[in-house]
Amino acid sequence: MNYEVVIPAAGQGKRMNAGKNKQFIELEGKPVIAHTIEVFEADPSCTGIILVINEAEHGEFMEMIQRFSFSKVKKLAGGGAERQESVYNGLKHASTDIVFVHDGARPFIENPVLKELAAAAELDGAATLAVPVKDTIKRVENGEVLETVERSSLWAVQTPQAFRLSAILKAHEDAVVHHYQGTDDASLIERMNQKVTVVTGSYANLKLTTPEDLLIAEAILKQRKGEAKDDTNRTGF
Ligand SMILES: Nc1ccn([C@@H]2O[C@H](COP(=O)(O)OP(=O)(O)OP(=O)(O)O)[C@@H](O)[C@H]2O)c(=O)n1
Ligand SMILES: C[C@](O)(CO)[C@H](O)COP(=O)(O)O
Repeated sequence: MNYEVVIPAAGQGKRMNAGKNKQFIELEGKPVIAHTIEVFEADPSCTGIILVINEAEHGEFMEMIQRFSFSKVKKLAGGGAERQESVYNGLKHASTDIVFVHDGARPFIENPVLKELAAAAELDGAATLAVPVKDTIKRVENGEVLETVERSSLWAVQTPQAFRLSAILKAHEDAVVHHYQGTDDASLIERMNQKVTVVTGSYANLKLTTPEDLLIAEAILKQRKGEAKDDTNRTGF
């Protein structure tokens, strides 16, 4: 099943506190966003990439695309004030029946799960990667615990999320009309009372958000480089 991917990369990276868009932080000599894009460049089922950027960074993104000879980037769409608006701006340029939305800040996505995700979206209309929560989660207000949430049914949602393009466009339109602001795109489908399937992801598919995440990122890259050299390595991220 072919798909196009919308990659929102127009944030400011405030929590990373790097003084620049975290997409351009280099890991092993390559910008975060380049690590992310190359996964889709290498996937024959991905027929196009729509990068959503801060227009002020157009030159930097173009330079990066040329530096790594990325050939699938079909559009640099303008980002919005919130992630949801950025994604919507990108979706307007998609044309495949199934479309992925993947955070530019998640560079460690790996190919095998992409197929599973596309198949799930084709079957059920929408699918998201997620992993079971490892910590106990509590609802807290003003520094006081209100409740401990039963952990057995809690999952930490990741991207890519995959959708029928017609359905996700309608869901974004409806969210605009009703001034609904979600933190992921699957929630826009859920509020339309449509099914979202969960595909189990990897704990390595982290979103680079705060400085500590860069330390984990370096370790993941080092491990994967070791695996690439020595296939006998049994542990892996
Ligand atoms: N207005 C926005 C906000 C976020 N994003 C993108 O959505 C992804 C996930 O968002 P997040 O990790 O929160 O990135 P930032 O918004 O940059 O981070 P922060 O909230 O710390 O500023 C990132 O790839 C980010 O670039 C976007 O395209 N447009
Ligand atoms: C979409 C997402 O990555 C799923 O976990 C997450 O909600 C993005 O949150 P952010 O605050 O916009 O990074």
